[in-house]
Amino acid sequence: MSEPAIILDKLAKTFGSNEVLSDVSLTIAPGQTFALLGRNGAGKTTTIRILLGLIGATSGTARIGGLDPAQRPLEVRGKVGYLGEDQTMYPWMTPIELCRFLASFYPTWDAAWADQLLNRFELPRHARIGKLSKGQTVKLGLVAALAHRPSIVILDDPAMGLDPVARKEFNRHLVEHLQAEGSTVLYSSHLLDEVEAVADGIAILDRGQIVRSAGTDRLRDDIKRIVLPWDALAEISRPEQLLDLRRHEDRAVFVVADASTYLGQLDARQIEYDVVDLGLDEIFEAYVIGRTEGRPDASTPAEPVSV
Ligand SMILES: Nc1ncnc2c1ncn2[C@@H]1O[C@H](COP(=O)(O)OP(=O)(O)OP(=O)(O)O)[C@@H](O)[C@H]1O
Repeated sequence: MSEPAIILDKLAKTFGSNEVLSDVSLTIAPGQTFALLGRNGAGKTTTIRILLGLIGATSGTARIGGLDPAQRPLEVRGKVGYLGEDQTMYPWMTPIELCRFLASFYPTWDAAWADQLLNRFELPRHARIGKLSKGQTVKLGLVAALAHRPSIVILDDPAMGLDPVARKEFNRHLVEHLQAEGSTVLYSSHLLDEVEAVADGIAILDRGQIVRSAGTDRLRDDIKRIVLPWDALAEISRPEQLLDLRRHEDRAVFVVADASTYLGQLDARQIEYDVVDLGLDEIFEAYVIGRTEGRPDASTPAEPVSV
């Protein structure tokens, strides 16, 4: 079996007294499109910077494309296509000049593919980069990240700064193209509906810790919203993997991460319920802002009655 494209093993990172990442472990198989999700400040960019060898981890290890980025950062950057949050490029150059310049650094630079990408993004080839709009600069960053045909591509919020049409173009065509080529794609994004359309796997990072990582289909199967009569709570045990619990009038509305087990328990006790499939945005919210402290709107104590 081939080595995973990316491995993070018990990664921790502290800036001063601020523990930004703790015990982050993750494995991404070659050819996977993997999304790293998290709120602002969750640690996504820090994780990516460690993977690229731009900063070192405080403890734990990372491997990307078979390399340790802490030991061989330059080789990693030659092998990996990277688009960061902030595009700083040479403002006096034109896109064509930038491509020629980058081609001299990358033995694998594919000029025809660079040309196709410039066309696809409708980038003005001979305008000064400093005069490009924010969206055009992001698109040019993508050209620079992809034209050397890296086997691993890391995109930090790539769709930020793109208009809705360009975002769809990015997701549908570009990610699908990378998938078809067998590239491994790791990207962080806030645009969950767009992530959902293309990601095979997802890790949710919350305050520096991975609270869940799984295949997208697996997440959808495992995590469900369940609605049942509030009074039925007294008859059943609390779900082991309860992510959110709210009361809506006389109904209890749960989000659980072990739906099949829990539904089995409800069936066994002949409790009537409704099950609702969740979108990735709702799953993400349940993990990072879910309330599980018992019965938020009830005057009764929080502890459910065990059976
Ligand atoms: N060089 C640094 N020195 C000190 N603190 C840092 C440094 N880089 C990041 N941090 C802190 O680490 C935390 C995580 O930042 P990071 O940029 O990794 O988050 P993020 O998930 O990428 O957020 P966003 O979605 O806003 O880009 C933040 O609290 C940030 O202030």
